[in-house]
Formats: sequence, C-alpha cells, structure tokens
Amino acid sequence: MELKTNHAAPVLTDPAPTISKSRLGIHSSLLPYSQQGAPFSSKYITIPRKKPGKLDDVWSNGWLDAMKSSSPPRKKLNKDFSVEVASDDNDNAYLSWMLKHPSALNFFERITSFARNKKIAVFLDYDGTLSPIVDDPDRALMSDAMRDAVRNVAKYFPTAIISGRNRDKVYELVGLTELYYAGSHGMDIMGPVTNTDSVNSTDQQGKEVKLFQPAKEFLPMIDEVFRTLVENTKGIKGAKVENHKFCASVHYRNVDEKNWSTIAQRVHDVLKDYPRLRLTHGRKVLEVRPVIEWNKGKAVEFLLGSLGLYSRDEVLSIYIGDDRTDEDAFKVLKKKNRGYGILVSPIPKETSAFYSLREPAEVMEFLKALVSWKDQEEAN
Ligand SMILES: O=P(O)(O)OC[C@H]1O[C@H](O[C@H]2O[C@H](CO)[C@@H](O)[C@H](O)[C@H]2O)[C@H](O)[C@@H](O)[C@@H]1O
Repeated sequence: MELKTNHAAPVLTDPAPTISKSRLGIHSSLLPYSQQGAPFSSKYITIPRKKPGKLDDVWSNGWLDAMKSSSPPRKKLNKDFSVEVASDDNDNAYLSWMLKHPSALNFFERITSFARNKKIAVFLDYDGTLSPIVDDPDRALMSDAMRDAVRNVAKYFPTAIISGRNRDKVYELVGLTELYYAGSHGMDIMGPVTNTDSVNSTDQQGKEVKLFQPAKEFLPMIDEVFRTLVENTKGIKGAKVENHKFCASVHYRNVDEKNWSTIAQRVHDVLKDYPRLRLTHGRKVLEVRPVIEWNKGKAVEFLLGSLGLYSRDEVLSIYIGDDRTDEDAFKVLKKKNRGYGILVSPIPKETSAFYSLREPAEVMEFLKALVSWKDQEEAN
C-alpha cells in the first residue's frame, strides 16, 4: 500500500495487479545493474549548430508550434477531484498518462524503499516547481512555507537549485545559504567544486566558494545579444528580455498571440548573426544560449561528482522540475540509473521523468514527506 496523502488524487494508490513492473513505479534502473558509470568528467565540447539562415522564417522551423505548446493553460483545480474527473476529458487523459508517470506522492513508499541505506541528493528547478508560474518573472516568489520545506530538506540531504535564471537572481529568490546553486541552465555553478576548471569566488555572505562556468567565454556575446534582443523586441507589447549572464530569455507570455510570429522572427533574425548561439524553448519563453554541450543534466552530474555522491550504489538522486530544460536532467538520471526525475505538470507531457506531481503545492507536500520519512528513519 502506498502512502496516502490528504491531497485529492485518488488514483494509483494500489496499482492494479495487471500493470507491468515499470508501471508499478519500479525504476528498472534501480534494479540490479551490471556496470558502474564512468567517473565524473568535466569535459564539455562545442557542438555545431544547424546552419544559420537556412530557414527563412519561424513557421518553417517549427518555432511557432513549439511556442504554442510551450506552457499548459492555468486551470483552477476543483477540490473534489472525482467531480472534476467526471466533468473534464482532459483529466481522463491525465489519469491515463499517470499510469506511465505515477504520482510521486502516491508512490512515495516505493521511492523511499529504494532510498533505504542510500544517501538522497535533491535537485530542484525553481520556476513552476518551487514557485507558481505567474505573468511577471520578477514576481515569481516562493512562499515561506515552501522555503521552510526546502530548508528542512537541506538539513538531511544535499540539495541544489538548478535554474535557467541568473544564479544571483535565483539565490535572491530562494534565499537559503545552505543550498548549492546552478544558474543559467547549469552553466553557472556555485558549490563545492573540486574541478580544476573552477575558480575561487565569494558568495553573498562573503564566504569563499568555488565557481564553475563552462560558458565563460560567451559572457560578452550574451551581453551583446541581450542588448540586441531588447532593442529588436522593444516595439512588441508585452515582450520582456532577461539577461541570465550565460543565456538570455525572451518572454512572450504577455504578448498578444497574433504577435508571436513577429517576436519569433525577430529572435530568429538576431540568432542568424550568432552561429555559436542556439535557441531552446521554455514555458512561453525563448531561451538563447551557447552551443556547448552543457545543460541541467550535465550540471547534476557535475554536482554529484563535486559532492562525492557519484556512486549509484550509495546515492539516490531526485530531480524535480517542470520545464523542457529539465528533461536533460531527467534523461541523465534515467539513462545512468541514478534515481528519479519527477515532472511537475497538470497536463500530460512527453517526458523522461519517471514520476509526476501536479503543481508546486504537491512538490511541497513531497518535500515534507521526505523530511518526515527521514525523521522516522533516524528515530528507528
Ligand atoms: O529553470 P527555471 O528555474 O524553471 O527557470 C526557467 C525560466 O523561468 C522563468 O520564466 C518562467 O516563469 C515565469 C514566472 O512564473 C513566467 O512568467 C515565464 O513565462 C516562464 O517561462 C524565468 O523568467 C526565465 O528566465 C527562466 O528561463
């Protein structure tokens, strides 16, 4: 019997016997494996971007399709789940999707059973995971209750925030000194870095820290492209450009949909002049970043290595995120048998995450459950 929570999600607490092992929440990767992964390597290489300018407009390269599907509509959830299921076909689709990606709350006991006798490492995305998605990125605030939950988790488990945002900004939003932080989609890591490429720095408290910044050489280029993007999108009502130091974001959440092709075309045109930059899609945001083989997945591996947590026998990693950029981390955990990705989504999505949670409120509940479980373990 799985842990029941008081949250409304009356499915999959007792999986039907006919469901296959993988659907029961047994991560095949956590069953005995034959080979230990290669030791941590800091190698990151530049990968070629598709020829710039080959596609003339944003329709032909699929940008607009990606933009349209880039963020689920915000929907008010009815507290009485069963009423909602009956009244909404989307929820039937969600429930069948959950057979493939069960709720991490409903399968909590199964997760912790794999964690027994192991250390747990926790990786958390920020926007849409710890804070709800809101129209203004500057107002994406984390609640005090969520902050307490993260603080408590970090008392027991090494915990890192892996965000697309500027590292200083996400640190300011989270405000917990006891965590490790990776900004710019993992391209700006502050932590116990033991890698030779790391440099000494000081954190906001003046404490000595190590920084690992694999895209450092792109700093002037990102700064330049940021200013060009601001200039070229300033006539588009609702557009907002953010400089995240090693990447830049162009938000279109508040842009009228009829102008999405315009904003996409402007970004596309700017990128034509920067063959060493590429575009990725986030939630109603176009992200411009260096063409290097570095992402949130690499950042997770890097942190595990720096923290001495690389052994799959001894460590179970949990990564919670809501965004396409989090898929890189989910893939690493899945492919390298390192633990569980948990996708935060109120709608079905193609994902490499093993489990799911609907919204930040459930993330908080999951984090609290981890702490209670550990408290009990310690007491026994
Ligand atoms: O990796 P994350 O920590 O999830 O950061 C990803 C992006 O998050 C922010 O944008 C998203 O959240 C905003 C606030 O809720 C929302 O307005 C926006 O539409 C979302 O895309 C941040 O502003 C971006 O720069 C990050 O890349």
